Formats: sequence, C-alpha cells, structure tokens
Amino acid sequence: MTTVIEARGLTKHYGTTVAVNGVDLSVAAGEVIGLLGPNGAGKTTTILMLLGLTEPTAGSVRILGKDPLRQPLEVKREVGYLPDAVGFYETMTGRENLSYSARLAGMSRDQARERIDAALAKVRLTAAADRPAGTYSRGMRQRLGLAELLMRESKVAILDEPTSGLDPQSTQDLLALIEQLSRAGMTILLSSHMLDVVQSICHRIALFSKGRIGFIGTVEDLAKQIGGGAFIVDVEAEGVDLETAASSTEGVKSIRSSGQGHWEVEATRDLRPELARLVVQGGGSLKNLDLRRARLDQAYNRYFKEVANAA
Ligand SMILES: Nc1ncnc2c1ncn2[C@@H]1O[C@H](COP(=O)(O)OP(=O)(O)OP(=O)(O)O)[C@@H](O)[C@H]1O
Repeated sequence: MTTVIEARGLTKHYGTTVAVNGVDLSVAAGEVIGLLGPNGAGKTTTILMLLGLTEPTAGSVRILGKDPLRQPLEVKREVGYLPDAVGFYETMTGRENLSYSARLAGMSRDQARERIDAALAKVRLTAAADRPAGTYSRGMRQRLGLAELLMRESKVAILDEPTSGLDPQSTQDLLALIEQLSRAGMTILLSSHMLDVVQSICHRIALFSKGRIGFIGTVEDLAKQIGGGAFIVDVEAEGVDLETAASSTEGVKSIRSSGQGHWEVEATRDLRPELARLVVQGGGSLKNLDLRRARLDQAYNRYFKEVANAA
C-alpha cells in the first residue's frame, strides 16, 4: 500500500508552549483519517506542519515522498486544504473563482474549462455556477471548495471542520461526496469535533492529547483499548432477567438495563446468537435483538476521562 503522508517525531514549540510533541503519523492512499481531541491539543498545528505552512521545531514530514518545506510547490500541487471558512472572491461567480485558481495553477484554458465543468457537476453546482460566490450558502461554499480540489486533481485533502454550520441534509451531501473522493483514491485528513460525522466516514481516528497522538486506530480498537466492547447488542425480552442470565457469558463487558424488559449489552464480539439462546433457556420470550457498533462519542469520552485521571 502506498504511504501518502508520513510524519516522524513532529514537534512544534511556540516560545515555552509545546503545541505538538513528537507526532508520528502514517496514512495510506485512499484512507480517511479523523483528527480529534480537545481544543489546544495540537491538531491545527500538526496540519500546518503537514502543509508546510509552519516549520517544525523537530521531526520530519513527507507527503508523497516530498518535503513540504523544501518542495513547497510540488506539495501544494498534490495537497488541497479546505479551511473552516473557505475564502472565495465574493463578487466573482463560482466558475470564475475556479478559473482564476486554475490559471494560478498553470492550467491551459481548455484543460481548465473541461475540469471545471466536470468538478462543478460532481459537486452539483452546475446550476449555481454563474452566480456570485457571495450569494452561496455555507454548504455550497464547502462544495465549491471540494470542486477546487477535484479540478486540481489533489491527491490529498485536508479538511478542517468541513460540516460545521451545515444543516443535516447538506451534511449528508458533503459526507457522501467526501466518501466518493476517498473511493476514487484521494487521501483525506479531517479535523472535527463532530464525532458522529467522524465515525460515519473515517477509517481510522487519531486522538490528540497535549500535543501527542495518544491513540490511532478504528473506533472498535478504541473501544477495546479502553476496556469496553466494540459491539453493543440491544435486547428486548419478557419473562427473563438478562443481567443474571448473561453476566458470566464470555465476551460480555457490561449489561445495562435500559428500561423495563430492555437491556444494552456491551460485548467484545457479536453475541446475538448466545443472547437469544440465554433468553429462551431462561424461559423468557425474545422480542427484539439489534446489533450496533460502539459509539465514538462514548469511547472518546471514556478515553479522555482516563487521560485526565492518569494525569
Ligand atoms: N501561533 C501560535 N503562537 C503561540 N501559540 C500557539 C500558536 N498556535 C497554536 N498555539 C498553541 O499551541 C497549542 C496547540 O494549538 P492548536 O491550535 O494546534 O490546537 P487544536 O488541537 O487545533 O485546537 P482546536 O480544537 O481549538 O482547533 C495551544 O496551546 C495553542 O494555544
């Protein structure tokens, strides 16, 4: 697998403040990685170093084998950055903004026209393409930002809170687009405090804490690491006490009553068959059984509680 982003021992001091303290990060082509952590944990500073916009105090970055500080133009060609508030020329239309950026990137007029049309269609902005960008909603601006990355054929996208301020429908639209880009091979780093958004599209998450990456892996890995279970089974049954019946079953991490005849079982594997059997063997009748994935927000809160307790 091709490694697209490689950071080793990345460190940044601002005077006496240690903003980033020895970050190692390796991201493969087509991966979507969520950068998470409390305010001030070092996510933005890490992103700025990956983009070559801030010089590391120590450590190294390679983007597709190139050093963002020594080869800034080459890296800029490969990496698209979508900040929290994407800046466009407000009086210029969406299409004119893209044309301007294509000209700066040295594209020929014909090539630009073709790529701009395709990119606008992909983000569903064709109908609005000739309106001034100043009239665009926040969702449209984010989509125009993605269109710019598509037009430039960026291999890496770094997105800062891409869905903040978007309504649920616009959020879903944007997430679907980001997934398409990843399936087409784009590598995506996404910094966000919106944990449901992160869980829905990220393959792995990196948890930043005091300038370090304290955890990197899947949500399931995180749930396991903090001693929980990666699987949650919701059980609805009558005539049985599941807490007693399933308490010693291998793989059960916790059983919580979530109402009369309802239980939430946290487990290290999919325990639906065993739970169904236990209900029936205990003389009860099973009414419903649902499997859910561990929730990132719960795992995240538990992780940072442990970090705070360990401090
Ligand atoms: N230009 C700067 N000068 C001095 N200190 C800075 C500068 N930029 C960031 N810091 C400090 O570095 C630390 C890490 O900040 P950073 O912005 O990277 O965190 P973050 O994880 O992105 O936070 P947020 O979630 O709020 O965006 C903080 O203590 C911050 O105050």
